[in-house]
Amino acid sequence: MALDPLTMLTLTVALAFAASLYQAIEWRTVREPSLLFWSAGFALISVGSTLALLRVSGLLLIGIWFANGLLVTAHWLFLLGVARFRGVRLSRGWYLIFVAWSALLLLPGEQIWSKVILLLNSFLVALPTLRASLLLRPRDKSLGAAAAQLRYVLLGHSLFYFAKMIPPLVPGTLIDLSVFGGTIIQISLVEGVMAIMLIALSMTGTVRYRRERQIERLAARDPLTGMYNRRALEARAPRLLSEASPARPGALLLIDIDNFKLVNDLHGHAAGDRLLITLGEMIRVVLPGGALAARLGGDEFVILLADASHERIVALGDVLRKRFHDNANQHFATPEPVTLSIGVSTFDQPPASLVALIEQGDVALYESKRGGRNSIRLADRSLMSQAAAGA
Ligand SMILES: Nc1nc2c(ncn2[C@@H]2O[C@H](COP(=O)(O)OP(=O)(O)OP(=O)(O)O)[C@@H](O)[C@H]2O)c(=O)[nH]1
Repeated sequence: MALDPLTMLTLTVALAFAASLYQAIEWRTVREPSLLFWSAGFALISVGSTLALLRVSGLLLIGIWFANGLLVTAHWLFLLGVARFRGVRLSRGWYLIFVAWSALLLLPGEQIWSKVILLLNSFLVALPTLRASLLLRPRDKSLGAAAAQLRYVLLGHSLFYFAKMIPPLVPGTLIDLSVFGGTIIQISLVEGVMAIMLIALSMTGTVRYRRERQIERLAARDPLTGMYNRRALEARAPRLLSEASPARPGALLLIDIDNFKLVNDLHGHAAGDRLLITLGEMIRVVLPGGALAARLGGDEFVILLADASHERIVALGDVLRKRFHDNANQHFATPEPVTLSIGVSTFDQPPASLVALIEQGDVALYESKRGGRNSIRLADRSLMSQAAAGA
């Protein structure tokens, strides 16, 4: 099938316009600013490709210099979008692209004009695209498959434009950009159409993936302490619970602040919030590998331990009780001590459910409160550890 350049160019205009619209609509829901940069980039490609038609009418400045300038600007916008997405600040040196492009206007209008334009245009498209591709190198698992795809599409696109620099450098090659013909232009148009489709789709996929991850993360976390919430604990606990055996017994520690209401009442709700955050951090610090922790709500927290001996539970609970009591005592004067009560339920085989374990822990916690607070109680009502008098 013969590739008619005019048809290809029309297709490019239509696709770039559709991609621009697609990114803009996506931005309305996702509100990710990089989508606006990308949308603007595709819009410029659409306008530039339309203006490129004017070169056959002899309008070379608009049809070649200006149209290709828009193509360069579009790729620069793609780079800005990727940088924004990755939270990277770009050097001001990237603005030199426009200086270099404007300098083309000083060229004498001779045969060499087409060659220099093609050379510089290819270079100025390839460079920001390569940089954008490098910015998408994964530093963590937060990017996802679409970003990897975008990275390779940009890399391929950039290499294509670097390769386009070769023909103008070969002596004796005849290049006339004012006519729509020749292999370079034909191949470029096909590559352009493919690149627009792939880049637009993977850009949208990249943004969507990150948004989904953010939503997932927000749904699983308690907004105040950043710890898992009850729902996230319920989703993650079954694996830990199923690993319990007499050789590797597990334990659930239900932790509740004693007299927390006094902190709120005497020092304000914000002070109460700070204390909850502090307790969350303390739990994070002492949490052994493989264990889970969550804030169930209010001033109630939970720790789920795998492989938990009696000594380990007491040691962990005592460290928490002591650190918390010291901190609360130091920052918030109250008539009654602000301490921790801990109810423990242990299991040496997979328990019926997390809810059942929490209920058992709750009974033990109640016993701790009844017994004078600031202590660790086991679900069979035995006292595991209690504060020394006055501590
Ligand atoms: N600052 C703050 N307070 C909260 C939050 N969630 C719940 N609370 C308060 O925490 C308190 C919890 O009530 P209780 O557990 O009955 O109070 P307590 O004084 O600790 O009572 P004991 O547990 O019996 O010692 C209530 O006053 C709630 O208003 C929160 O996110 N921030």
